[in-house]
Amino acid sequence: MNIFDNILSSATIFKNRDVLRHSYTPEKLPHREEQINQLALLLSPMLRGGTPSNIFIYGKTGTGKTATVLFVARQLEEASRKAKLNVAVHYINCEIVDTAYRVLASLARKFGSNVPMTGWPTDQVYEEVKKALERRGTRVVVILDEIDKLVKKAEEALYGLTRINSELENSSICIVGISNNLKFKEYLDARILSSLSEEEIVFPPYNAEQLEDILQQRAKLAFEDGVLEDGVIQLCAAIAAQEHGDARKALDLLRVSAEIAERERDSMVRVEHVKKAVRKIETDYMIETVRTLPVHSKILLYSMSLISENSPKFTTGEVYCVYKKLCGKVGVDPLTQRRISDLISELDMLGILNSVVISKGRYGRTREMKLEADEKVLRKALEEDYRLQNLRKFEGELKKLANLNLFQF
Ligand SMILES: Nc1ncnc2c1ncn2[C@@H]1O[C@H](COP(=O)(O)OP(=O)(O)OP(=O)(O)O)[C@@H](O)[C@H]1O
Repeated sequence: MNIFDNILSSATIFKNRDVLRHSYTPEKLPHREEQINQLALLLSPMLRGGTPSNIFIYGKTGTGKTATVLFVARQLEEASRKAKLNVAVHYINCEIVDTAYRVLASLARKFGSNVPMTGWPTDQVYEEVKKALERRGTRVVVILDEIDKLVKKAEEALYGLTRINSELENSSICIVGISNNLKFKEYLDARILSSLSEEEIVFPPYNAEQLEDILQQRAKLAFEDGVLEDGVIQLCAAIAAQEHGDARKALDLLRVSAEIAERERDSMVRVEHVKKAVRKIETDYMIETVRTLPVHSKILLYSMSLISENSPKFTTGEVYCVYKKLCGKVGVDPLTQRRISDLISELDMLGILNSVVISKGRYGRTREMKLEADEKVLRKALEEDYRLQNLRKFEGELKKLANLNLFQF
């Protein structure tokens, strides 16, 4: 018997798991009718031979900005094809295409110009874009997703692009900028802001009921009938609504819950799987964050993980003693207690630990903290750093010292 036979013959809860992935673009977008209509209205001059204003779209993460813009863009392409108009849409994710040069080059290449992805002066590429558009007489909507990632590096070129229409006769460009960085508008040059956001559309966060509808619609496509226990969708929606109404979070939670159910060979996705999924997502997020920390923060967390096995709450002074000892084992010079205090505040902000300042009467004030992560999982993530692997050898010795409160090394 083939080893896959057993796996394939077991009941599956998914009808189509791809529907829950980030790459899937839904056909329907409940609770975004208003934004869809607004955007369609603003872009409609394209279908009448005119040039729409540039549009700026903003809203928190997971509020459906990208999905909505791509949905309207597809409809626009379809309508212009039917009407035999020369209208095109070009989507650029500025997290990936993150310089002025690359944005312009990708535009020029889309319209048949053979510009290399590096090497030319930016002005020359800009001229190529104009030439290519004029040659074809195309009117194009350029979607710049995560535009805040670009602006810091490419203010001037972006400004040029927003004003390009005055230099075009046969063709035109309409820019649709998307951002989830609400502070972005504050640091944007006023000149660029006004030409970029001639029109604005705001995407508010979803509430729990709206998220429920979004999940219901997706669940119908993703799962076999009757495999979701009552309350599963409601719980996923309620949790995501608490975390600023993020539809991506809600969908992730539902997908991970179902994957856990599947791994446990359960024929149904249950509320208890959602609870496990919450913990798994939090742990995965914590591990990702920990991986990117500087080495001193990692040593600090390692110290905390040793202490907290026996004593869940501890003070800066206690952690500092263990931290110094660990620095010796790792072979790095310890930072001052003041710097360590700053690092603790950063870790607090990242949600890896929770700290409160408590008064010790005439002994002044001290900070008491507690890890928000499971210490063993945390230690495992920290030991991925080759510099900290050495600490495993001393784990027994260090744990004993840490837990016996023998901090006078
Ligand atoms: N109204 C909706 N109906 C169905 N699915 C939705 C809806 N809104 C968002 N989604 C889904 O939620 C996920 C996140 O949406 P999207 O990428 O559009 O968010 P965003 O606002 O662009 O987020 P970010 O700012 O983080 O890029 C996608 O999988 C999308 O399909």
